[in-house]
Amino acid sequence: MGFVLAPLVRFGVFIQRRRDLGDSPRCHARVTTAMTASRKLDVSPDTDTLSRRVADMVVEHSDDAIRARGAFNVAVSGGSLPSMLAKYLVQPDVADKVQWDKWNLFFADERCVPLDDDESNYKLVKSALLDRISIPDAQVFPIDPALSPEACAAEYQARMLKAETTGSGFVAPSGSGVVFDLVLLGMGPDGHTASLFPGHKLLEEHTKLVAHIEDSPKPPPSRITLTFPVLNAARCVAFLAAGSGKQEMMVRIHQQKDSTLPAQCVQPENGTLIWYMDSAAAEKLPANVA
Ligand SMILES: O=C1O[C@H](COP(=O)(O)O)[C@@H](O)[C@H](O)[C@H]1O
Repeated sequence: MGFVLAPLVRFGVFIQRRRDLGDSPRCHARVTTAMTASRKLDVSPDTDTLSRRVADMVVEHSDDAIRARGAFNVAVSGGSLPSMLAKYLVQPDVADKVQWDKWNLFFADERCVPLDDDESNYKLVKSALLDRISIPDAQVFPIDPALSPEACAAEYQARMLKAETTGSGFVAPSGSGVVFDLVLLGMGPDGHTASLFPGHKLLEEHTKLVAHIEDSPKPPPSRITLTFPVLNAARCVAFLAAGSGKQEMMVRIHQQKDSTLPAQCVQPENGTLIWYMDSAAAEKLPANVA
């Protein structure tokens, strides 16, 4: 009897699980928690060390890309990331070694506000980084905030696809995708990354490279964001996460297979994934993970 009932009980548990998760949109990446050669966790004792390690990594990726393909195509996020990213990168002993004139800098996501608004990711990146280094203006790609969110996303995608990064392999041979050398992402305490939020229908976006959102649960509501097809095509994606506010989500991201969590859905298909965190963010990760 038990033999007959067992599969039914298991099926019931499965149905219950589905109900618990709801029919929440989820990404289609093959989410994995396994540590592979292409996925690394890099835990620093403090944010200062984290910034130094990130600066070293960025310089290395910039040098490699310029040597191999003549340009460095990078996408950056807002939030807490720009200040952590810039802290050592702008120091003369580091900055003087970087070929900034070979950089093309895009935004992983942006809020649909004027570029001088305090909510603007561009404003954050400009004051932390761009004002202190020398990337030519034409190679920095802010959004056009005068457009509606939908038009803004479409225009940003079109501009990315015809960006003058000739010969750098940025635009995929098919002409329908882009391959970033490096994407720098943050993660919110809810597991969102860029402007891809848990349970949002954008998790299922397969076609657009840049999408708009007008109901962001985190203000401001209107934003544009790179989508998973772009993030997962990158040669390298690096997350920066610091502070105890990220502890719980860090455990979920690195221990569960949950395709409703945007940050876990970032799994570059042919690239590497590195999670830079400070010890506060990593504190609850079990020793076999951290
Ligand atoms: O709203 C956003 O939040 C995320 C995470 O921000 P953080 O302050 O928790 O690091 C950020 O990566 C994204 O660019 C931004 O628009």
